[in-house]
Amino acid sequence: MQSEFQKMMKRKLTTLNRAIGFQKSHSTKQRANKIISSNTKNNDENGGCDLSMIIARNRSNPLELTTNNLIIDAATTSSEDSIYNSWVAEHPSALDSFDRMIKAAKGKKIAVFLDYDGTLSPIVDDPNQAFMSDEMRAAVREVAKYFPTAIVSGRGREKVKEFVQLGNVYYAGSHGMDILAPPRPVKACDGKYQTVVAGKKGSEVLFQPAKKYLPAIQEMIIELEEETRKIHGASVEDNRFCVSVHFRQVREEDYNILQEKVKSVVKNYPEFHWSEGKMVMEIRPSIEWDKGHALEYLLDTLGMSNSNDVLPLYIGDDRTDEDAFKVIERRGQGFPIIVSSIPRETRASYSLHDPSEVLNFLLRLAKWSKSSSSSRPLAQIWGI
Ligand SMILES: O=P(O)(O)OC[C@H]1O[C@H](O[C@H]2O[C@H](CO)[C@@H](O)[C@H](O)[C@H]2O)[C@H](O)[C@@H](O)[C@@H]1O
Repeated sequence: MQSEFQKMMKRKLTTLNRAIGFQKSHSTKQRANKIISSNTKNNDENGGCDLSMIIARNRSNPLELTTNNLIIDAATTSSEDSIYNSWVAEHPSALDSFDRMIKAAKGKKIAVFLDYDGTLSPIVDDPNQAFMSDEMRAAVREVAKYFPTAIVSGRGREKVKEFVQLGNVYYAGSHGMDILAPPRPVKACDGKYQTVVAGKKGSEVLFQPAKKYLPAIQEMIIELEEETRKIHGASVEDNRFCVSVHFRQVREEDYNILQEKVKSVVKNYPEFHWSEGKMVMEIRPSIEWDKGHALEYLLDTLGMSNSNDVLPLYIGDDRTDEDAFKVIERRGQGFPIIVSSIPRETRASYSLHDPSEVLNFLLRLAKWSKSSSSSRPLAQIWGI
């Protein structure tokens, strides 16, 4: 159910977009994105978006934003600012709310879940260059000293680990379909989706509910590569249990052809579906497993499934992160935090503007846990 506020926001955005001749469509999303790219170089964390988003992105230069043939004046921009501010009032900044959040966490256990692209690393044109900064890495390392921490990404698990380069966090790749975690304390492995593997710190468990789709995925990747080869700028990313077809660098006029080509391949694989993320088509097996299930699985594995004294904190920027926000909402406790510099429909309760705010938030969390007499490093508690 949409709140009156959300309806009002939608109306405002539609009116604004109409006023400046922008309709929501894949191609306008692309055009908008191109404009953002040229304005912000490789720092577009909003990906697919409409013009209202561009205005939000350009709050630093509100006086005049010139796009192809459009000039948006200060009045429009400040109206957009006020829409963003109203949205933030509904989804308060996690930085501003930090003290309140910490107060609510008193006597409870926090588990930290972090999305990768657009959360720990800024969105860039080339997916292979989406590095996280050393400062961010140090902050995540510090947080993970005090709270069980997992990186939950649409990327392949190995790939995201290569980017994060941390040994004291758990990794859930392929939108949660590839999880490497410690063995479950009580429950035995069910033998179906779980495999015990030898890790550096002893045995670990791999949870892979989509294993049977691997041959089909490999076959599909070959077909997608073949089909999209001639579309300049398109690229296919093998994320192990899912596939991404990127179009951030595809010309606007080629987008529809690309989409048709992808659809024509996917339709031969009825057990798969595709959805759109930030300038990317994400194809995955249609199983009942997403980032929300991964969050529940990890909490359970860590012996933290009791919702009365455990507060999951999840930070993410993409549509697929909404599944995890939904789980936290259902549990009734925890901190779902969306990273967005534009008003967005979300189940998250809190917001952060961009990865640099994520960094500040993590630094604060680490500092607080260090100084708090009640929190001891996990290594001491678990004897690791
Ligand atoms: O769950 P995530 O960790 O957020 O992964 C979602 C997708 O992220 C990556 O693509 C996005 O980031 C790229 C690098 O900044 C950017 O070029 C692309 O346009 C974005 O969609 C990743 O490459 C995808 O495979 C993930 O599905």
